[in-house]
Amino acid sequence: MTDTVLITGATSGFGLACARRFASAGGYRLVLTGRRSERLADIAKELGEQCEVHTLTLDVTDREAVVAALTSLPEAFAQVKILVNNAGLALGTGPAQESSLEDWQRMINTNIAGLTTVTHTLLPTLIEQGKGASIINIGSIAGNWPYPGGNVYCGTKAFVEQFSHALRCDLAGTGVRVSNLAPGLAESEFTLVRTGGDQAASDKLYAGTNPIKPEDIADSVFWIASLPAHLNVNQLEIMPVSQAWSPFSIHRES
Ligand SMILES: NC(=O)C1=CN([C@@H]2O[C@H](COP(=O)(O)OP(=O)(O)OC[C@H]3O[C@@H](n4cnc5c(N)ncnc54)[C@H](OP(=O)(O)O)[C@@H]3O)[C@@H](O)[C@H]2O)C=CC1
Ligand SMILES: O=CCS(=O)(=O)O
Repeated sequence: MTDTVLITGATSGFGLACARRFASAGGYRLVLTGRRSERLADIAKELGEQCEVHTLTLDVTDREAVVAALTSLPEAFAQVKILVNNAGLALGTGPAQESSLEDWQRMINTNIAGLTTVTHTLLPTLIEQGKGASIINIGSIAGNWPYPGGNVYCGTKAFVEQFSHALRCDLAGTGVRVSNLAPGLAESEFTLVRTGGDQAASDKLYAGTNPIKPEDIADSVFWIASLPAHLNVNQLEIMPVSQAWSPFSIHRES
C-alpha cells in the first residue's frame, strides 16, 4: 500500500528533509509545496527516482489558492493520509516595541492562518483515510518558552500547540492522529529568513552549538507517522543538548 504524504514548506530545512526521509523509506508518494518553483522542480527531479512526486507552487497565506490547489489534486495524489504542516517562519529578533507590524502580520498569516487553511481543507480527506492518518504540526519550543524578541513568533507556535491538542478532541473516533512537534535550535534557513538574509548572524548563532539538524526532525516526523495506528504522539519537544533554560530576568529600579 502506498500512502500519500503532503508536506508544506518542502523547499528547505525540515520540510525538504522530511521529503527525503519519506522518499527513501519507500511506500509513500509525495505532495510537496513551497513558493520557490525552481527548488520544487529540482527536488522533484531528485526524489522522482525513488517515489512519485507532485509539486505545488503554493503560498500558504493565499487562502483561495490553497483551497483551489488542495481540492483539485491529481487523483493519484488526492488521498492524503499524512499531512506535515511545516511551512512557517520567524521574522525579526528585536523587542516588540521595535518590531515591524508587517513582520508580525506575516508570521500570523503564515504560521497560523496558513496552517489552519491547509488543515481545514484536508480534514475531509484525512478523515476518509481514517486509522493511521496523521496531522503532524511543526510547532516550536517557542510555543512553550517565551524569550526576548520572541513576541509574536512565540504566540503563533503556542497557537499551533493548542490547536493540535484541541483538534484531537474533535477528531476523536475518526482515527486521525494529531501531533505537535516542537523543535529547539535547529540549523536550516530559518535564521537567514529571520534576519533578512544575514548569513553571518546565522552562522554565529549556530557556531559551536551542535544544533538540531533538519534530518533529526525528519526522523522524528517519520517515527510519529509510522507508529501503530492506535498510538498518538500529542507533543514532542526536542532541543539540542547545548540548549537549556536560563534564570528569569529581573529588572531593578536604580
Ligand atoms: N529552525 C529552527 O530553529 C526551528 C524551526 N521551526 C519551525 O519549523 C518549520 C520549518 O522551518 P525550517 O525548516 O527551520 O526553516 P526554513 O526557512 O529552512 O524552511 C521554511 C520552509 O517554509 C516554507 N515557507 C515559508 N513561508 C511560506 C509560505 N508563505 N508559503 C509556503 N511555504 C512557505 C519555505 O518555502 P518557500 O520559501 O519556498 O515558500 C521553506 O520551505 C517552521 O514552521 C519553523 O517555524 C520550529 C522550531 C525550530
Ligand atoms: O522556532 C525556532 C526556535 S527558536 O528560535 O524559537 O528558539
